[in-house]
Amino acid sequence: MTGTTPDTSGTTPGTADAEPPEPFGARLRRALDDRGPLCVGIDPHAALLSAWGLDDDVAGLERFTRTVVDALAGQVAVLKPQSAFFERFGSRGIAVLERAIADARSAGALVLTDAKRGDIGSTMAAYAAAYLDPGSPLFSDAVTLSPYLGFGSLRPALDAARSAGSGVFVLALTSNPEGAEVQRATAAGGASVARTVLGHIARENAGAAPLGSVGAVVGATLGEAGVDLAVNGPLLAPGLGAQGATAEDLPRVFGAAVRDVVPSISRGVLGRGPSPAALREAAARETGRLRAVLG
Ligand SMILES: O=c1ccn([C@@H]2O[C@H](COP(=O)(O)O)[C@@H](O)[C@H]2O)c(=O)[nH]1
Repeated sequence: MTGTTPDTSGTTPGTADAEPPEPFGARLRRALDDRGPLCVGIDPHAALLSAWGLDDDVAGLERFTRTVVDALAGQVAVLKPQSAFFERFGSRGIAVLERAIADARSAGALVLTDAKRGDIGSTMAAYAAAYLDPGSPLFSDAVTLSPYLGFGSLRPALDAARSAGSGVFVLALTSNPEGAEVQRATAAGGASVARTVLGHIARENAGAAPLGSVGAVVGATLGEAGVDLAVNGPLLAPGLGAQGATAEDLPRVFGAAVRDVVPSISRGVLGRGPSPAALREAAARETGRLRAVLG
């Protein structure tokens, strides 16, 4: 022991651009206005590969992913590849994810990589380098983060996102029923864990216009959120479709914050493939439903 405080803060990657990049929140707001509120998840489940007539191998993964990107990246505001389904194939799966991120961004979609990263600050800096450094092959418009090592441990990613013009979505009230035992528990200070996380997010976004770049993940399945969701940032709402939530549930869950909701569907759209036209039609139908409810 040296008696010094352990260094868990890490270093923050950044760029020295004179002209700061346009913040993610502004880019997202424009994409939602132009293309509609829908985020489509790219989740190549083994069962979906099979339903599409593909083998559960890297070639099947690649064909599936390329089909979704080619069909939807020019149409929907946000594509959300779920990293786990690529990681399960090792380095060759990650290569497919890298290509999907680059191709989707080139075609005009914002890419939110769903990786749910969270660790002590020094390791968080490495995750930030992986997803939020513009020089990284996995560089994304935004990434999902887990705050359960303490919101402050996410600082390297928050700083990296700000300097790159990227965003982060921090888990607050997840769509799965098991999340409540942690997220509804009382944190030090007396508020629930979720309320504490949402408070941190609101402070990160203070003064940002038209929308902050630090988002929250709040499930569409909750029935009622039961906490103040006014964080001046986007609210990613997974749970539509396969998990049972519908567009009509959103106003009740999100209240006045519903204008900042980014509803996300994976299996509910992907199950319509492999026809690109059917995928596009499913996404257009979901977008129409959401617009009818969200305005
Ligand atoms: O609270 C959360 C956070 C993330 N997810 C992810 O979203 C998709 C949902 O897929 P569906 O097929 O539309 O159910 C998946 O990648 C989850 O890991 C979530 O569901 N809930």
